[in-house]
Amino acid sequence: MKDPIIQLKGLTKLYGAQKAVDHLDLDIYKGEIFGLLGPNGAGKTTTILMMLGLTEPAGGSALVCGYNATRNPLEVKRKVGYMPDSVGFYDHMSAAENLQYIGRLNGIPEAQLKGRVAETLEIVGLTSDSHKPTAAFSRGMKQRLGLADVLLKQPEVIILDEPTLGIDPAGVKEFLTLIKQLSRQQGLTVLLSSHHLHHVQQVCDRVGIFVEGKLLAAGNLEKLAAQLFGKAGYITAVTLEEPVAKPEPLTDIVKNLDGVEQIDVHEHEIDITCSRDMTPDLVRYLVKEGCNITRVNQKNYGLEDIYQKYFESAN
Ligand SMILES: Nc1ncnc2c1ncn2[C@@H]1O[C@H](COP(=O)(O)OP(=O)(O)OP(=O)(O)O)[C@@H](O)[C@H]1O
Repeated sequence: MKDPIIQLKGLTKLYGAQKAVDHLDLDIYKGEIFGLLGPNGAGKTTTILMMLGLTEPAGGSALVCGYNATRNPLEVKRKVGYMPDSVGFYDHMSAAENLQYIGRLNGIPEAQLKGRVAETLEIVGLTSDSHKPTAAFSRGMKQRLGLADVLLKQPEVIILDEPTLGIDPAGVKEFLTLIKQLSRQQGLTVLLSSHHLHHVQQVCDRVGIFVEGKLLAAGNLEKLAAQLFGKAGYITAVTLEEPVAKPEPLTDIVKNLDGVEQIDVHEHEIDITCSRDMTPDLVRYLVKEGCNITRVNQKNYGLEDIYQKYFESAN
């Protein structure tokens, strides 16, 4: 098993009597895109602030890139780029000037600065806008400039707090594609917080669902679906030319196949719920049994079903 690049153990934060974060245990591995998903007030920002050493936990620890974030916040800051939910720039300065200014604050040597700024602007797709004052930037462009700001110091981990807030759908897609490219091409570890499940779903390798300071579950979508729906996570819907008689030997035999959990017949359609993806096996089997298949549809549980289910059980 790989060593985690971020390791949270029993991490807890109190605001008065309120537990904003409640005994959080979480490992995040190098190169993965991890989504912290949860409604407003779930404790995502507070968790991020503790990982950065910007607020002190009441208990537990946050180990980030080998450093304890509470005891060594400066070392953590060197390794981790953080983009808060609203990024501010000097409006009258151009994108390139803003980045140069930030680069100097981060101690990037003057000889490397201009090259590094140009390179970073290229990565986030702002080269042709680099000389425009940021006052003229759309929210989507500002967000990409925010990402450039974070990437400038060549971090090992980037933490993005609600990065897609207020961006139009095309901008969101562009931004998330960029994140995925960065992670895959440069091995960058990305932690992204959001209450937009569709955004998280598009880009994250694993997701942690937060509610009221607690991590209710973490894993890839398949694992979450399996945890939530018991063993049954996949439905293959097969439509036949002829209506299916019920009960009949065909449905009984399919029901007994290894991995099939349930079978529902509605005239021409058979919905087969399985513990794994059995679509090719089922199609092969039904054809062999002489069925004339007109359509096959795979219905996997999406994050939306999972999210709904967690909130239903949390409330
Ligand atoms: N400085 C603070 N003082 C008191 N309570 C706070 C403070 N910061 C956060 N809280 C409370 O802690 C809880 C968790 O807040 P947090 O901002 O971490 O949630 P979040 O999941 O990031 O939500 P959002 O998306 O709204 O930022 C909330 O109930 C919030 O009101």
